[in-house]
Amino acid sequence: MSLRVEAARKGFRAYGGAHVVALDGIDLEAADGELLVIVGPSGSGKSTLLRAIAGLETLDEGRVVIGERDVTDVPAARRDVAMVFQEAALFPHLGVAANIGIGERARGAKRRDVEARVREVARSLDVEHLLQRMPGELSGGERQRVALARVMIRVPAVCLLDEPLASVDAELRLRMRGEIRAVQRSLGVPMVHVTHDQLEAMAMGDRVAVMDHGRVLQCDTPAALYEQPATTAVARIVGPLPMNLLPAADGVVVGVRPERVRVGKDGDGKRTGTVTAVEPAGEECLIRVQADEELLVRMPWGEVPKVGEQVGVAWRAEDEHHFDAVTGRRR
Ligand SMILES: Nc1ncnc2c1ncn2[C@@H]1O[C@H](COP(=O)(O)OP(=O)(O)OP(=O)(O)O)[C@@H](O)[C@H]1O
Repeated sequence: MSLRVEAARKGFRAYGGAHVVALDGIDLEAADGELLVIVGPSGSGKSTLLRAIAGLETLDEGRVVIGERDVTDVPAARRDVAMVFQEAALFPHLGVAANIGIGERARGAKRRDVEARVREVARSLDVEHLLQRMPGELSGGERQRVALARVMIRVPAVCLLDEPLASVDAELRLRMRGEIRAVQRSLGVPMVHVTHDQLEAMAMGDRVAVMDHGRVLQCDTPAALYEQPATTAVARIVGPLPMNLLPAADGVVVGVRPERVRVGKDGDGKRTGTVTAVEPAGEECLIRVQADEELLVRMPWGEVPKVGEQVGVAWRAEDEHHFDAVTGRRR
C-alpha cells in the first residue's frame, strides 16, 4: 500500500507565544517496497512529519493517505503504522524474545507461530543469540536491532524509522543499513526513514527528500540529487562535502563539488589562490584555497600542496552547476 502526504501543514505555539511552522506544505509519496529517506538539518520538521504520518501529531491542514484510505483523522493505534524511534523503547521486565513477539501475541497469534517468527526475524537482524537476555543486558546497537525486529515481525501498512542508527557505532551502522534494506524489501511496504546523516540517506534511499524549514526542497533519487541539485541549499546539504558556491557575473552562482576541483601549479587554472588549510580525511585530503572566495578541495594525499603555497584551481565545464543568485534555484 502506498503512502501519500498531501499539503501537510503543522504549527506549534512555542513557549512564550511564538508560532513555529514545523511543516509548511509538504507533499510526498512513497510506493510499495520503496525506501524514502527524509534528510535535513536539525529543526527542519523531519520528526514532526514522521509523527504526523504515525498519527502521533495532528495536522493543521492536509491529508495522510495510506493505500486508498484517508487516515488523517484515524488514531495512531488504528493506522497500522509501525515506528522505530531513535531511542529503542523495550519493555525492561520482558526478555528479548518476548519483546519481539509481544505485538503478535497481543494480536492473538499462536505461541508456537510467534516463536518461529521471532527466531526468523531475529536471525535476519543478527540478534538470535540474544533472545534469552533482558533488555538491560544489551548494548545500544543491540537494543536498536531488537526494536527493529519487533517492528519487522509483522507486515504493517507503513514502516517509519526515526534515526534508528543514531546511537550505533560506524561499523555496525554500515551492516544495519544493509539489514534494514533487506528486511524492508522482503516486507514490500513503503518505509520512511528519517536521518540527519546525508551519507546514510544517499546510501539507503530509493529516493531522498531533502527538507529545510518545514518544506521539501527536492525529492529525487540519490544520483539525481547529486548530479542535479535543484537549489543551492540542496547542493550544500547533499553530497560527501558541501558544494563550493562562487558568485559569478549576471546574477549567477557557480557551484562546483570539492571532489571535482583540480589543483595545479600557480597560474594553471580558472582561479589562483593560497592554500590556507590542509586536513587529513582518510585516504584523501581536504584543502582550503583562498582565491576570491574560499574553495574546499578534496584530493589525493600524494599531490597535496603546503599551507601558504600559491596554486591554481580548475574544474571541467561539465562539473559546473549554475544557480540563480537571488532565488538559489538551478538555472
Ligand atoms: N511540541 C513542540 N512544541 C513547539 N515546537 C515544536 C514542537 N515539536 C517540534 N517543534 C518545533 O518544530 C520544528 C521542527 O521540529 P522537528 O522535531 O520536526 O525537527 P527535526 O528536523 O526532526 O529536528 P532534529 O533533526 O533536531 O530532530 C522545530 O523548530 C521545533 O523546535
